[in-house]
Amino acid sequence: MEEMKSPPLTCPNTVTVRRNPHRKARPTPSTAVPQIPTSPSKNLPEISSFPIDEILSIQIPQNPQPDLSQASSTSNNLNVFLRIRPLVLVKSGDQNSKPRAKNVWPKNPAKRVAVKEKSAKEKSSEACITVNDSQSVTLSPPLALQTSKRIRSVVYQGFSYVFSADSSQGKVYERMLNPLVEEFLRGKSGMLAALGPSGSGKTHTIFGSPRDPGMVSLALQQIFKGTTSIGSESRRSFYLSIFEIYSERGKGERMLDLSPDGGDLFMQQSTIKGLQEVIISDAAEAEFLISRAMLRRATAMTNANSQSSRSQCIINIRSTASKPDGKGNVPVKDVVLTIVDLAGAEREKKTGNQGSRLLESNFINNTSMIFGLCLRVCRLNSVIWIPGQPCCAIDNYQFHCISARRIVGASKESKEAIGEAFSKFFVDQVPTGLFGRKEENDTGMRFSFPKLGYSVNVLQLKHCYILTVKPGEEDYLDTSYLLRQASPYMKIKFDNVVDPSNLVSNKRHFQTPRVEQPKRMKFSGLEACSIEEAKSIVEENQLSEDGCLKDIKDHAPVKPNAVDLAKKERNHQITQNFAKAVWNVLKQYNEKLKVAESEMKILIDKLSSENTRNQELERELKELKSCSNCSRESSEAITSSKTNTDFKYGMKLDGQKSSKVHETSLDINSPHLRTSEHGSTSLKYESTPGQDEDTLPQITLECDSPKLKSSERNSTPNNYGFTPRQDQVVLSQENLDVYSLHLWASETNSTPLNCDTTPEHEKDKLSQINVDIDSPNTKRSELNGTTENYDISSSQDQDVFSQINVDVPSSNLKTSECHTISEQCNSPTRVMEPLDSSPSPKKVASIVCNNVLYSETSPNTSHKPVTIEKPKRRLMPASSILLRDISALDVEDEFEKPKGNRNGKKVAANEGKITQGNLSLLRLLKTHLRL
Ligand SMILES: Nc1ncnc2c1ncn2[C@@H]1O[C@H](COP(=O)(O)OP(=O)(O)OP(=O)(O)O)[C@@H](O)[C@H]1O
Repeated sequence: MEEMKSPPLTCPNTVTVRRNPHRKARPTPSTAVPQIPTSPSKNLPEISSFPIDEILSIQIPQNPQPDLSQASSTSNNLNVFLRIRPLVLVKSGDQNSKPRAKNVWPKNPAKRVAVKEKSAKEKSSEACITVNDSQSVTLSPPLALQTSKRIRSVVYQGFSYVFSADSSQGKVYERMLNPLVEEFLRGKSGMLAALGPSGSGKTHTIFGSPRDPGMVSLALQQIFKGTTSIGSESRRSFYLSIFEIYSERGKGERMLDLSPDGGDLFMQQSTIKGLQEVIISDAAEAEFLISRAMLRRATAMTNANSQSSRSQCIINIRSTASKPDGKGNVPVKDVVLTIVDLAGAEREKKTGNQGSRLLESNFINNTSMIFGLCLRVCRLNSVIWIPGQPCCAIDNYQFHCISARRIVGASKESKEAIGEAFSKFFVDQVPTGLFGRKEENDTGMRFSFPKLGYSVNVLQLKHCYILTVKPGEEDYLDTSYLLRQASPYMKIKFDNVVDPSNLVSNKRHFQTPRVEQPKRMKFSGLEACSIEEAKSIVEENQLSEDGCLKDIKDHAPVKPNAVDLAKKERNHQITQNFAKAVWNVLKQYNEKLKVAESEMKILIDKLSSENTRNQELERELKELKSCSNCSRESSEAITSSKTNTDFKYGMKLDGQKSSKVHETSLDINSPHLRTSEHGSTSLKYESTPGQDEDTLPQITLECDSPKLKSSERNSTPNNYGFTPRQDQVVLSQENLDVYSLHLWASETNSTPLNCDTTPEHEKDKLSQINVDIDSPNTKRSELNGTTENYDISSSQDQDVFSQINVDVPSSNLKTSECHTISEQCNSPTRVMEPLDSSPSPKKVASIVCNNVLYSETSPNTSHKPVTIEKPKRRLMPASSILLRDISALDVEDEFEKPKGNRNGKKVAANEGKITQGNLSLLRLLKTHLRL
């Protein structure tokens, strides 16, 4: 019990054998190595190769593994052995029986030997398992499985010992059971269990044959051989019991006592009721009992085994010792040696069982599965249980399952839960509610699982088990399954012994890095499994990469790296495109901005020019205003003189031949003439074309200006109301031969003009003013008019002359204060220069100024309303003009002026002051002055 308190429950090194997932190798049309594109696709970035070499080069520290080679030693309480059955069984009695000759002719001995060797070579080539050494084997799948399911060979090592096919029963006993028997005889319980598929040699190993006895016979011989060696101080007794657990027609689990008088057994709590123990005194007696029990054991012929065991057979050899004292023998301690021959798992395809036999097969398989499950979930120093057996041994603990029937018949979930419970319990060392309660007794500990319906007794016991396998190719799967069940107890190595040609054909050229790896990679434990899984993943990735890269898109969902990179690349492309689009938009906006700036500059220039123009206009406006003020002042001056001058100019241009008369009436209301409130000037030009000139217009100038009224009634005769200047009357021809007449009022137009006319001179005394009209095109004419009528004719040039008649009705003039000046000039002096030196054009301009009224109070003063809306010309009062011209006259100089100056179209400004009208008027004045 002291050992129980300090159990050596160290976490064992576990190895999970995981077969590579079955993958269907895609057929490769050729063994040519596919070329990997050197340049990655534009859409897919370059993917770095998976660092398989680095991963595989990592040295994983292995957990300290128990030296299973020293399993026979007392240091380890659980040993695992492997025994390989011979591939070809030699039927017993063959050596003695003579083969029946098919013919009487003798056989060639050499040929016979060659046939045997060939047969043995073929058989050996078909073996799926080969012994590497005393502790390791290599399990190789058949070629068909290598090709189709890509299963690799696996090396299992760590066995306590591997018995090859030629190993004898004695050797197995010596290596495996003898140490256990030695412990048993020294007072330590132990167990031996044989596991393996059907027909692998379990029964052969445990019971043997009469000629080749098995472990039970050999153990009995040793037990009874050494009984005498036990100390003389105590006396030992051995009891033998044998029973089986079987399934009756697959309906349920039954236990049968195989002793000669034994019957069915029943389970009560943790003990089997009704089991008989037979005391044995020697080995022969024990063997005889066992032989008889075996005759009762349920066996059947299957395709796998002619005498297949159909039940689990358990043999218990119990030893009792007693020490003699003074009163008698005192029991010291019972030890049990348990030997179990399990029913082998079988597959339906191989056994060919049907009906009840098939149900029985299922029962066997379930039992084996649970046993293997317990082995699997329990690691070294862990648990093992045997259904119906009072005790089973795991390291220093012994378990007794009291309800094996329920376990066997439990559902898969319950079995898994039991296995999980065992695992948790023995790994965590802490029972939970699932495990129920924990009890300690004299033999060990007892764990009850009420919910699961069973309990486990833990006893101190040394145990071992042996795995038997068949080496045939057809037995590969059974062998592999068994070895994986026992994997928690050994090291597992993976070996690539697959033919490289197959790799080339199946795994393609990407498997070449693996070839470079060591042929055997020593990984064990869970790390090995993890590495294997990682390698599987890597291999899958490699296989995905192995194909054409054009299939990467198809496999993209399986390759997260590729997907991520593709997404990143796509995002990068989107970002780039977006940036380009934004850049283009910005460039467009920049161009538009430049255009807008240029337009702005143009507008600014225009604005500046407009401002300049506006300033010029303002300046002109100011000038005009100043001129207007000057005119207004002049008008006001006229008005202040209180002289109303109403005159009517009638200019009649009479041509020599005027078939048509174009009359143009122009009413000029010059602001200069009527700037006064009271003044009004009406000018009427009547143009009458000459006889020869059809288009010669008749211009009638009507001036009705009250401002011309003379305020100074005491005007001298020498004072004339206005003096037409040479350039003050401008006739201009515009469209339709419209002549404009500019009458510029002189600054001194306020000169009073007093006219005193007589009736008899109504007609003759009309002052005639010869007006020189150069031409309509010259836009200049001279109008020199006075209050008198001038008849001016040119004697020198008869072709062209101008006559201006200014009619001033004397009746309309006041005679009281006005001096009538009537003078008729018939001067031969040519005053009108022809417009053209050619004699053809004969233009006659006759300007008649009629009814020039100077009288303010005259009731007959004809006032014509000013009809001119826009002042087109600046007209100066005639009186002002006359006075100005008169004041500027220089008689002497005037006469000295050459006549040739008139031929020009333009007259100089200083020459304009000396006109013909002025000259005539000066003559008249001089004449009058002389008078
Ligand atoms: N190591 C061996 N050497 C010679 N023959 C063997 C060996 N192992 C097994 N055999 C023979 O193989 C046959 C089947 O063996 P055995 O009955 O022991 O298999 P088994 O595992 O008990 O099968 P089952 O589980 O069906 O009972 C027997 O005839 C046996 O003699």
